[in-house]
Amino acid sequence: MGKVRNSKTSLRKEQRKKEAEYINDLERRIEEYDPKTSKAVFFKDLPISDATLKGLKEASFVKLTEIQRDSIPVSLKNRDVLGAAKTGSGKTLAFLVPVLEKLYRARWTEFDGLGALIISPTRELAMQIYEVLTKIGGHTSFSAGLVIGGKDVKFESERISRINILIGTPGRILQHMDQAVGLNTDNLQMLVLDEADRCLDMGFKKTLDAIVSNLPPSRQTLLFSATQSQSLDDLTRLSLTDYQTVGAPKSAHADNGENGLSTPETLQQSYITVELADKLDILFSFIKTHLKSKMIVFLSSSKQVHFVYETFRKMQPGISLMHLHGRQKQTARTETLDKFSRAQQVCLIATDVVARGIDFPGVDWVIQVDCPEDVDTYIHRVGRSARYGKRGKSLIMLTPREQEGFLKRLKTKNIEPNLLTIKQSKKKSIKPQLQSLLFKDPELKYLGQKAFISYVRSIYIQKDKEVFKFEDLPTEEFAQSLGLPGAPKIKIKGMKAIERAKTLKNTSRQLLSLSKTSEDGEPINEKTREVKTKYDKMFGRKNQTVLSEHYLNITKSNAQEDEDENFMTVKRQNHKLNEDELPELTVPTSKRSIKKALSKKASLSSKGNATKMVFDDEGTAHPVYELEGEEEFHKKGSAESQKKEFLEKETKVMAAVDSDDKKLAKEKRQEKKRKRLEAMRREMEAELAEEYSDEAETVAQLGTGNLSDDMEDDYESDSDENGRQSKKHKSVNYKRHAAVVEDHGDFIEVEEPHTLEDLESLTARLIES
Ligand SMILES: Nc1ncnc2c1ncn2[C@@H]1O[C@H](COP(=O)(O)OP(=O)(O)OP(=O)(O)O)[C@@H](O)[C@H]1O
Repeated sequence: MGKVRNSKTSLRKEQRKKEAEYINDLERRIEEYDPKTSKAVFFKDLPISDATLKGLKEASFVKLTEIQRDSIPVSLKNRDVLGAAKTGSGKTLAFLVPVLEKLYRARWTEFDGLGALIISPTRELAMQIYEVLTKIGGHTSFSAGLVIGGKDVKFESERISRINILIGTPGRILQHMDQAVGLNTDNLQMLVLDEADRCLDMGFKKTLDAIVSNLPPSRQTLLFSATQSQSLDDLTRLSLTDYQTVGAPKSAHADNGENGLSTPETLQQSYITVELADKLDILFSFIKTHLKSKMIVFLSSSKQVHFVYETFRKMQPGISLMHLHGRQKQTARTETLDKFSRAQQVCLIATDVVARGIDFPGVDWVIQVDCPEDVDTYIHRVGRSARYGKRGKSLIMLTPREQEGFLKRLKTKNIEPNLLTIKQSKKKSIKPQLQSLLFKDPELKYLGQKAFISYVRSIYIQKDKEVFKFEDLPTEEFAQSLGLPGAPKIKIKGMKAIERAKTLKNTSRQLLSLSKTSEDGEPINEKTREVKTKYDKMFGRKNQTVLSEHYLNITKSNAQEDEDENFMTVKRQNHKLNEDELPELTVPTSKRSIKKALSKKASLSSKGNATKMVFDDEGTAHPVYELEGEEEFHKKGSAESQKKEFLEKETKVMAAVDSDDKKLAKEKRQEKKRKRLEAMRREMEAELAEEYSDEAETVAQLGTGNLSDDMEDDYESDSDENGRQSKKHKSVNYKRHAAVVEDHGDFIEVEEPHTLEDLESLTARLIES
């Protein structure tokens, strides 16, 4: 027995000695490697471990891309790196390979804690990095974890101490650091910022500084992005001292464009000039004429995305539509990402949440309906197409006001898109359809109002005033193009102060009217201020609802609106509202209101002038009552008999309307109930899914960690030469095409995870076991 143990121990010692020699040899090769003279073409030409090479090969990564060839050797030499390369050029592997290698050479184990921290600005990107890591890290022993928010912090905290490579979004990482449980960064070897310029910009500044202040200064730092616009001060914040710039000019201030570095050559870029109010017409026509394409449509806010998605869906352009924005539940976002990645003919309507880093395969078109805030955002958006040498096309819609300024900005980065013109025959207005949709569905109208407001606000807050000219916005036309009866009033924070400022002398009246708010924060229309009736107050109280807006629109009375040919506004001469007039605006349904509507007082107050309007099928407003001549009136009989006849007729009509309304209300109630149940069901499913994905996204073991080819070997309870505690643990072998998950005691064989669901089930198994 003792002999057996002795021979096992000496075998292990022998193994460790071999490992040490192997690592020494790697270190020597790295030192000798000269990136300038060496002509590495394949990953195997680089001084990297067999374990990583094997993982790369299994994931079909054999040949190096330019940024990988240039940056990996520098990172392997423990230098800090600032890497810039075009979108889709393989930056993810350019930092993941050095991460694995660094920990590998340090003989990092599960029990050494956090060795590498990878920060990504979005959850989607973090998930994608995690996925690539699990693909190539299958032959190492490291555990990888994902912390991206939207999950239970406590659950993550319990597992975080086991993680060697942590990938996450800035906010969530800091949250874990603040909690001071589990996440120990004392030993951290490497910090990576993907989409570095975004991580470093103002939005993340405080969070990032707080994270960095918790990290040991001795760590190595890698920064990657397709755009590098941050200042040297920003880099100093990260304690980047002796860093090497790869694939970009030495100075972070320098312009990438000068080096021809901005967008892939395989990307065909174009633009069209289009009025704001025609954008949706053009978009819809474009989609209808590109039904066999895979495209991403970028809009500037989640509300616009929501509105365009919901209305276009109803108009059925003939292609599968999807939408993605940051206000969706994480489970829905993940599901959409997954579905869109797999689909071939599909249109994804999205915000900039997917503008950076996301690697969707085979995107034919990137359409930018709203002008991006800057050229960098443009570069990242169009970079969702033409990835890894593939062909792709992009189209940006520029309004006549934005065109000159934005083309000038693009030119500073050597981007000169071609001007496209739309054939007259292909132009088709969808405005009437949108108007009719919104007229029928108050929820859509509500979405439209929100979309309008968020677009206008987005223009207002843009920094680049040469491109975005708020004062010139054709708000009325834009509102109508969304199918709205008129431009909703907008409250813009801080406008009161601006108003007071002298600089606002020249601000347009339109802007001022947008900015006026009452003490309780509600918008004020100067002309209607003194006629606030109890109905106004009632509807005002429900200001969040569609109803109040609808009410406002049918009672709108300022001169500008009178000029509108809006299909829902009532044209009025008299701008003041009398309380007694109000019943005329609705169809009475109760007996009391019928009586009131037909009362002498009511008829007197109308003064013979018809103010109630009805709408024909085209949505054109007509007066209900038309004045007729006295003679004609008397021909029809006495006033008394006509009144009686009229009353009888109207009562019948009202009764019919009443019954229809009741039926409709009942149907609506039932539908609401059905929706509520459906929502509850979906929420329960989402909760379950989230619990499940919490596990999946918290920790996964990447591989066996064995240096040799024997992938099924596990550690046993022991101490190694460095005195590190090591104990028996489960590990995973990725075996392609293994149809069934099999448990072999100490290791689990699984099919290589291809999708997020695969990953989830794999991790669930790990945690269970
Ligand atoms: N060496 C390689 N061999 C084959 N395919 C590769 C290689 N490197 C990267 N790819 C593929 O190229 C695509 C783009 O890679 P990646 O997402 O890393 O690009 P990126 O430079 O990070 O882009 P972005 O700037 O948009 O974030 C991915 O589909 C990836 O799988």
